[in-house]
Amino acid sequence: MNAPHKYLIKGVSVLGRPKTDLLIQDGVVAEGDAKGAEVVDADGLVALPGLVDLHTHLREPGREDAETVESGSRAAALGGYTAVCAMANTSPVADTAGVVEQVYRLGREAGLVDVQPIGAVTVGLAGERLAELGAMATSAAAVRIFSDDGHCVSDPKLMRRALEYVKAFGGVIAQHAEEPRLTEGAQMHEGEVATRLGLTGWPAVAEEAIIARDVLLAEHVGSRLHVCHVSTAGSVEVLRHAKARGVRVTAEVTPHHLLLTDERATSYDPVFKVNPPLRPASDVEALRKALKDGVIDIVATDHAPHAVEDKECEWAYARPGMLGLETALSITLSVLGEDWDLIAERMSRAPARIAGLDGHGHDPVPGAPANLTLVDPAARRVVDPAESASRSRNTPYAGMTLPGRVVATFLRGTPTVLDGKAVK
Ligand SMILES: NC(=O)N[C@@H](CC(=O)O)C(=O)O
Repeated sequence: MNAPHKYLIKGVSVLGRPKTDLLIQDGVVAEGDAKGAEVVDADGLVALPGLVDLHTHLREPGREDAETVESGSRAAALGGYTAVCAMANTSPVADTAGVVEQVYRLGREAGLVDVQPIGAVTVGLAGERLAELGAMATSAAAVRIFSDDGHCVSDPKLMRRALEYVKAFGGVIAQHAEEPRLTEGAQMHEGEVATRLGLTGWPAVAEEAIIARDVLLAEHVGSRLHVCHVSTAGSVEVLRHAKARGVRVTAEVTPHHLLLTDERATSYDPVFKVNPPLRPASDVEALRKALKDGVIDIVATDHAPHAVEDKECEWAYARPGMLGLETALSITLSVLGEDWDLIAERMSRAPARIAGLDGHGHDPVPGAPANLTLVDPAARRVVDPAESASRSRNTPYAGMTLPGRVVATFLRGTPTVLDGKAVK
């Protein structure tokens, strides 16, 4: 790239503080002589630390028709992200050093965000025997998070062994909490709407029972547990209790579980089919409260692109999952309001800490790595699926007007997004 290595971001508000100028040079936020710097007019814009997504499905290798590392990275940069953790449910599964190194290398080649691969917990996500966790940890990808996401590690003995194994190198097991026996044939949240529609229900207790078991296992082993896409008020209470006991557990919530309810299923539009399913308003309320008070540590997108044939079909045959990277910040902004420090904590600092991504999650102040995003909080935009950088179109927000727009994103001092457009 021929871009200059020096930028002056003029008149920006860092996390809502009074306006200032930020000099970006040689990959860091610098102080000193701005001569020769390219000026970015940031009047009215807010600077945040580059966002970090702990839960992204990039689909490569295997389903490059739905997403590639490059297309997903572009969607991430446009959403204000500078790092994403790529889930292991690819084809082949990311359960060996070879596959995680491939994903890591593809991320570096795309060069739009840092792609940190997540390794599978069990071979082929089959839940039968542990994958080569050590080989993935010592590979060039230096994997620290392991997850069978899409599947639950439902065997308690395997879960215990996995927690014990990763403890040795400070790793973390990210659990997709779903007791499979309780969700056989499930199509949506088990409740009044499912009864009305005649669809098989996915009960809240299927999630809550696994979280309760896992926090006890994590406490017993003294290891780190992360809970993916928490979706019920009952799960929040289990987590609150575990945290009060000092269990080393962290948790995420997705933007869609913070905004949408199971009423959406009445449209029978499979764009609203997701795992775990959309829940009633009382759960949404509890999740919002937990995100504010810290029982839920982070917002993670669970960006789950799917090809047209896997989504535009009958509800029962559709794959679960929704796009998330390009809309997550707007939705979090609509839920938390302009509390920039809290948004930075839940979408950048805390996920960077959990993932051990040392170069990310730093506020854009002199001396920090220049991983940052500039947001226009006053902008409104109507979501148009055709405009997405993703290869897939399954956004549940089509036609909705959302607050906030990412104007620019910098990765180690190089812009990946300028004027709201991807630079490459
Ligand atoms: N969240 C989803 O609805 N889908 C995920 C996997 C999963 O968690 O089922 C996917 O990979 O598509």
